[in-house]
Amino acid sequence: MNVQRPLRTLVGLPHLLAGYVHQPYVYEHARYLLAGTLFEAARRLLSWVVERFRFRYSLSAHFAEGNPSYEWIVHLLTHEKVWQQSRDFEVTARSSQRKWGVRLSPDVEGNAEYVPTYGRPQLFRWKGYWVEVRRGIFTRDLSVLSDLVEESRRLYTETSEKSIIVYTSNNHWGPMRIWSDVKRKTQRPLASLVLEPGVLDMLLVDAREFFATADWYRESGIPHHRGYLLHGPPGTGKTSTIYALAGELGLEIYTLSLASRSTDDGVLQRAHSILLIEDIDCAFPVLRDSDDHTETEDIDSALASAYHPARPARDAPRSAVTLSGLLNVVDGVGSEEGKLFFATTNHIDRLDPALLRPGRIDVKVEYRLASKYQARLLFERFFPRSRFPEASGHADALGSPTTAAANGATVDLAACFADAIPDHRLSTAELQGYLLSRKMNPVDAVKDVHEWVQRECAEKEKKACSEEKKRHARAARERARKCPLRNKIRWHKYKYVQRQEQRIENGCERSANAMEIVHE
Ligand SMILES: Nc1ncnc2c1ncn2[C@@H]1O[C@H](COP(=O)(O)OP(=O)(O)OP(=O)(O)O)[C@@H](O)[C@H]1O
Repeated sequence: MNVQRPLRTLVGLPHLLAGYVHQPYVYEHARYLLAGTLFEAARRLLSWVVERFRFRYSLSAHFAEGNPSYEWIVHLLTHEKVWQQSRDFEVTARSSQRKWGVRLSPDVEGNAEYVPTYGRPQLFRWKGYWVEVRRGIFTRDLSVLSDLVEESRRLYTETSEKSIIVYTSNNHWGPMRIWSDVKRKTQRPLASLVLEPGVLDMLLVDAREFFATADWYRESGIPHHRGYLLHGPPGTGKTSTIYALAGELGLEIYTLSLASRSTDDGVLQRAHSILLIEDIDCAFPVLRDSDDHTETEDIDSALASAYHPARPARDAPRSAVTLSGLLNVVDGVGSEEGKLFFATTNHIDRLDPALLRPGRIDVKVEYRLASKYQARLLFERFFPRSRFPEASGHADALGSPTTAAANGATVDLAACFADAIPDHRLSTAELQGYLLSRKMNPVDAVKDVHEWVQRECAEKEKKACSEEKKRHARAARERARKCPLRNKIRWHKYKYVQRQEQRIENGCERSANAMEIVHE
């Protein structure tokens, strides 16, 4: 092995290096290297000092989207015109969705909403302090942060005074966005509701008393929440009552749909003000009837499940909310103090008795289909004398004999209208729909009402008849469930009856007979 060559290289290395060192460009490179190192060290030192300064002399607070405080702070930013520094906007069509949009051009009203995203850090001055959105407030004083939040909340409440804010749970986006759907609704005056006398006053007095006696609740060791259940047929004003109460009491509404699969027990624990659960019977599919299926579907489903037991039943739960989760919200550890809980249902009989016990549901109010009294009030609301002074001149010509005879006096249009409405047969929403179609002509509204009532009642009869058939179908299904040994002959019998029924027009009675054959 030849070792002489590497040795020679080693011996010559110092000479070689000395030769390079004396080259001018090597000095040049070394200088740049040194300057770069010093620059980087200075940069790191500065950022360290700035971070220390920030850490010591600034506060940072996180406002999570989906939480009401996020709404307050964004409103403050809009109010302080911080958006003017913004370079990123989200543009959407104008809607009732609550967004803190701004007008980019003072002359153009437009139908679009420009919402600053505040994606980049923005600096603004607030009450003598520098506030940097996305970073913090430059002060050591913690009270400034609470002042800022309080001020934002006050401004927000002031702005919202004439409207009701409705938060809807929407957890498609993860837990931080639970109440991200915020809507602003015009406040509904209490006077616009037509309810039986005393109902509204009772609810209002009860809710006011509840808030006024918070100390008493605490001292007595009674949880400070109150539950109301408004139950009755659709379109009788249950939801409208809650919205009008919220406006009157200045409360926000947090509404949950139990029918939504995205609602689960975790969502329920995050409510304040009024927690509203509409159609609460949706939470308990076990007790639910399947009214929403047609009769044919019911029979098919009954037989299908009888013949194919592996097929999932129609009563499979639609909601992820369990009864225990719901009870926990209403009065358990998950419930929040100082909260009104409102629930509505069209089927009180389907509710679990555990939910209805006092302490969970303290006040139950039954809403019925419209009475003559309500019909009259509604008519007067639609056609106030101040707007239609000439209308009362027609009243005598149209006057109902019963009212005229009873009063022995001049009848008015509202009385004629009320007289034509049968007690508790039509919903207030239906009456409202009818009056809306004649909203400029009270005389026509009275003239046509008899015919309309007859038509509506006939339709209801028909519907009731079909409900009856459904009940038979449900009974058939129950029997099919209880007796799994149904054979094909029985299946064909059902199919035969179905075909017969299709052929029969207006065949309520005959259909019922046919069903009887099936159910023998
Ligand atoms: N008692 C009422 N007074 C005034 N308006 C009413 C009344 N009942 C119904 N309406 C009108 O009918 C419509 C539906 O009312 P609302 O949603 O309050 O009924 P609901 O009982 O909650 O119905 P559902 O059970 O289907 O939810 C609304 O436009 C409302 O203005």
